[in-house]
Amino acid sequence: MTIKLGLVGTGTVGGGCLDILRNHREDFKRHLGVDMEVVRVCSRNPEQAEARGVLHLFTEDFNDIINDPEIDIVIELIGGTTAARDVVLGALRAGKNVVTANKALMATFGDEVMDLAREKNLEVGFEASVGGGIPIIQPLKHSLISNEITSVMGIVNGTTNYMLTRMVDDGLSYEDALAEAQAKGFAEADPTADVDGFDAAAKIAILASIAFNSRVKLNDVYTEGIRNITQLDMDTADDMGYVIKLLALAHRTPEGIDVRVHPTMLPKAHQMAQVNGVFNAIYVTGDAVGETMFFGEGAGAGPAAAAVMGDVLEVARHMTLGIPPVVGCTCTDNLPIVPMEKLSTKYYIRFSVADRSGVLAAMAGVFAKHGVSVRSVVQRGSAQHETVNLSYVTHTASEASVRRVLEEIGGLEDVLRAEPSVIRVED
Ligand SMILES: NC(=O)C1=CN([C@@H]2O[C@H](COP(=O)(O)OP(=O)(O)OC[C@H]3O[C@@H](n4cnc5c(N)ncnc54)[C@H](O)[C@@H]3O)[C@@H](O)[C@H]2O)C=CC1
Ligand SMILES: N[C@@H](CC=O)C(=O)O
Ligand code: NA
Repeated sequence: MTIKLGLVGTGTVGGGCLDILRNHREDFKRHLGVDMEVVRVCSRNPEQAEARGVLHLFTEDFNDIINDPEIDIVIELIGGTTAARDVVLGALRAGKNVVTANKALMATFGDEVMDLAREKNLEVGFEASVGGGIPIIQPLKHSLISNEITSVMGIVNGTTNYMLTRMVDDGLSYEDALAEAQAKGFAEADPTADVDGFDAAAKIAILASIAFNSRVKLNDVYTEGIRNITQLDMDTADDMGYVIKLLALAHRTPEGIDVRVHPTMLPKAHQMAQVNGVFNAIYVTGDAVGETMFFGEGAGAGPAAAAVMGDVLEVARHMTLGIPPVVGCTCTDNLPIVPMEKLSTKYYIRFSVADRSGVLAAMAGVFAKHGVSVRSVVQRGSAQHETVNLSYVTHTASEASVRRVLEEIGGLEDVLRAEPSVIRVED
């Protein structure tokens, strides 16, 4: 029995999948007893299909794949939530199993996709949607299933981690670092999804849904990206013994799910602080297992395609053996999302202020008034420009109090010279 595949998307990840199948088809037959063949490919780029040697299988209309009765598994690798949703839902309606790498789709329409799959008794694999080549969705749905998961925390965007690493280690500008990440195939078609944190938000929404058995959607995730991180903040962080990482966090709390993505200062000795370049890492804590960490390349053709083809093989193996879907949607509960204002953590706040007497005292008064206790203050600046940068690190404080501090200092007459920079701190 040969399992017939329809590939929608022949870009970075689609190309990686074709390479894997070309290199290992015979191995799969030998090791797993599974034979697979791509019988149709679709994209907007015939030149891309030609370069990958599959022009003879090419169509520009994904309906040719959905409606092809010969195709068993549809692989969706186009991204976005419009055409991709039509491809995935259309394939399921046509009775085909689906494998996708699309986090935006799964974090927005995951419930619709999984409900339809259940109704049709079909499988949807989406391992590549989080952490690229790192196995994380399958472990959460299988190996860690006996645990109550209490938190999931990670660096889950390869593009921004690559950028931050190149900016800190090699002094690259933000623009040059982004251009490199794009050239390496790490970034989304629209890289604002990476730099503004939405890619990481989609990923933590998917992980939180599985970990806590409760649907978390992209819109539920408080999201800040790395666009406002300045070289000055990186240098100050370095002086203070920290590095800045874009962290995705999800905690089970008595009040519900605390889920967020934002730049975070981590002590240099923290394990996550050592995760550099395109590497991702995901910490999962369970009540029985304790702490586990998953590490690997989070983006790029090879890692992403390895995860996609792992799912394809698993589905193909089930089909070959006549095994029906075992694990579908696991969102049985309906936990509330904890609003960001309820968060309590430590904060780095940098104010660019007028360099004159009385300013420091006035600011100290505002911190004290709102009960935000300061752990350290570092001053950097040049008298020449009559501006000084005051970088505070607080003790644990509530998000609501810190916002009141920011508002009140913003209202002090002729003090602020620029928007303050706020970065949460994890120790
Ligand atoms: N690049 C990476 O490192 C990773 C990407 N992903 C996900 O994999 C998916 C694909 O990403 P890439 O391969 O990087 O994108 P890409 O931009 O390199 O390729 C996209 C492909 O989809 C085709 N396409 C776009 N719209 C189409 C439409 N309406 N009909 C037919 N074809 C269409 C394009 O012609 C192109 O062949 C996305 O969901 C992305 O988030 C997941 C993990 C890692
Ligand atoms: N753009 C994403 C690709 C993988 O999911 C990233 O940079 O992590
Ligand atoms: Na993965």
